[in-house]
Amino acid sequence: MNKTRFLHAPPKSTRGTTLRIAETFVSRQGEGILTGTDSFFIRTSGCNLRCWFCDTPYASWNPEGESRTIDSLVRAVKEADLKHVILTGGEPLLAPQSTLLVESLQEAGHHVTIETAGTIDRDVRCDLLSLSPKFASSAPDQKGHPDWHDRHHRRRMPIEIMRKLLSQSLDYQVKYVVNEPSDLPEVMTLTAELDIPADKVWIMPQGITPEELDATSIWLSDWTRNEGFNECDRMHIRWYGNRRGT
Ligand SMILES: C[S@@+](CC[C@H](N)C(=O)[O-])C[C@H]1O[C@@H](n2cnc3c(N)ncnc32)[C@H](O)[C@@H]1O
Ligand SMILES: Nc1nc2[nH]cc(C(=O)O)c2c(=O)[nH]1
Ligand code: SF4
Ligand SMILES: [Mg+2]
Repeated sequence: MNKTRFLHAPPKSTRGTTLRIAETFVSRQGEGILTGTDSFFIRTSGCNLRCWFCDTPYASWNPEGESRTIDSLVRAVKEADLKHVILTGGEPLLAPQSTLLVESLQEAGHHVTIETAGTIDRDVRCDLLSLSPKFASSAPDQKGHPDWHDRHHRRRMPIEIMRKLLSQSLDYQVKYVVNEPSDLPEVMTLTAELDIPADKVWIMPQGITPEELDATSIWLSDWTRNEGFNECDRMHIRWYGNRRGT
């Protein structure tokens, strides 16, 4: 199917439209099919989930950041002279303005990847939807965070919204964060429910140090290969450590 980039009308005026941004930076994509690609990262602040392992708490648990106009973000990307933009968070689709940001970046000729947990319905057509659905084991501790524990479970798996986001995108990958063997049945069930072909599935270990990633890969790699899925490392952790702005 020959999909055009815009779902409805061409982009509206962006003047004065702002988003809360935790950080922007230039780095190499560390995860998934575009690993190694020089990219401009835009990280929105705020998330509707609270994964216990979140590696960017400054955009979820304790959201930081400043209001930035779409025009200033598009200008910053242009100045960096890079084709690839990664819109991430926090949850980038939480802000309704994210749709206009994606359209404006595409209008300026950029390839836009959206890193999302896929829980929020938006009419957005990105170049690569990088969907990272959250398993039951990702919920925060019930005793320590009873409200977020319940919200996380209620919000984490809206299958119809995920189907819609996937069908709208020009291309996609499904990137599962696996922390423990009990996550694996969920990988299989959800992949079947969403009807995702094996070559679009990336299995990524949970971890923010090379040691954690390696420890999980010991039992995860064989399983991943046997199922015909792609293995996904987190190269930015190996290149730079778990540091902001990388
Ligand atoms: C910080 S999230 C932001 C986008 C969106 N909220 C999401 O979770 O997909 C960016 C990516 O990092 C992954 N991630 C976050 N913390 C992680 C960890 N401790 N280990 C492995 N992956 C992690 C997420 O699953 C997602 O693929
Ligand atoms: N280098 C690098 N690659 C990434 N791929 C996805 C990231 C994200 O936080 O969404 C990320 C990130 O934070 N850094
Ligand atoms: S959904 Fe993404 S940003 Fe939100 S808490 Fe989980 S990993 Fe962090
Ligand atoms: Mg990251």
